[in-house]
Amino acid sequence: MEFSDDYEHPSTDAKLIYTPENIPTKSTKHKFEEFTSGCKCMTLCRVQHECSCLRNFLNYDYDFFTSEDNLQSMHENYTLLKRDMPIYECNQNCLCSQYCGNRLVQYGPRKNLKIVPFDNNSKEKLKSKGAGLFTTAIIKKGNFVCEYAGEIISSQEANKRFKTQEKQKLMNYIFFVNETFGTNIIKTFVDPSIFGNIGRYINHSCDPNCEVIPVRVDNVIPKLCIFATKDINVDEEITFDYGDGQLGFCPLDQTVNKKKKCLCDFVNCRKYLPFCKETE
Ligand SMILES: C[S@@+](CC[C@H](N)C(=O)[O-])C[C@H]1O[C@@H](n2cnc3c(N)ncnc32)[C@H](O)[C@@H]1O
Repeated sequence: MEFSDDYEHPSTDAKLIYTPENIPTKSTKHKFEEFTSGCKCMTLCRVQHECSCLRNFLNYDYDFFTSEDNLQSMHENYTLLKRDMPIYECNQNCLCSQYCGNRLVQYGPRKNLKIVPFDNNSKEKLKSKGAGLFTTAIIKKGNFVCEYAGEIISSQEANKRFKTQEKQKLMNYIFFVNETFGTNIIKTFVDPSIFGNIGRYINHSCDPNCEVIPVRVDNVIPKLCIFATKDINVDEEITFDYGDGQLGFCPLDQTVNKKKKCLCDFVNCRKYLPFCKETE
């Protein structure tokens, strides 16, 4: 089974270049280190203490196995159960089957996602949160939606790009995630402003239906993966909380003095979009 992503940017956004997965820039090329080892499981990786990939993240599990050779069915049946350790999927160096329960995000985004522009012809356009991502089919709690993919940039580059965006009053797409492993903190900056995938259209909500989870497949750079935290209905907007404190996932957004109003419409909306000042 191969990675597949049939999405593209709206034709009105001629400047954008679709990249289905993260890509390096000059300053981060050296960080794209591929894994050279894998597990030795002969068919399916079910037992944590026997599989070296599963062993890496003790307390976490995808919900295992579907016998059907069909990507949509995998998206329906593979569910993220818990996560409190880093997630490593099985990779091309593993001996296990391509249907092993520890493979999901490596096959690409789910089908039935659609980009919807907000208030396109409305006088309210200036107040709008821009385009959003919706689903045309039910998504069950725990299901994988898509990756938030773009250019992986350094913190210096992130700050530089953010300042330029701010000057030009552009929307912000640069996010960073802080992962803490013991005393180590790994910061990953992703910018899908120009090179990005369908994940770049997901708006913030103070009452989100998805969350972001870093998953590593064949590379030390994590994929920032969007998973449903509740059942999502047909024609519902897909959202996550831009300021997930636990993960340190945060947009490099407006400064304290230039807070951006949140338009999520939730009764207990926090009123402003989350932001992170410190990036070094
Ligand atoms: C990652 S982009 C999301 C997609 C974007 N709406 C678009 O049209 O491409 C993040 C930007 O969308 C806007 N945005 C997202 N959620 C919002 C919300 N709840 N309220 C207001 N603006 C929002 C902000 O301008 C933010 O900088």
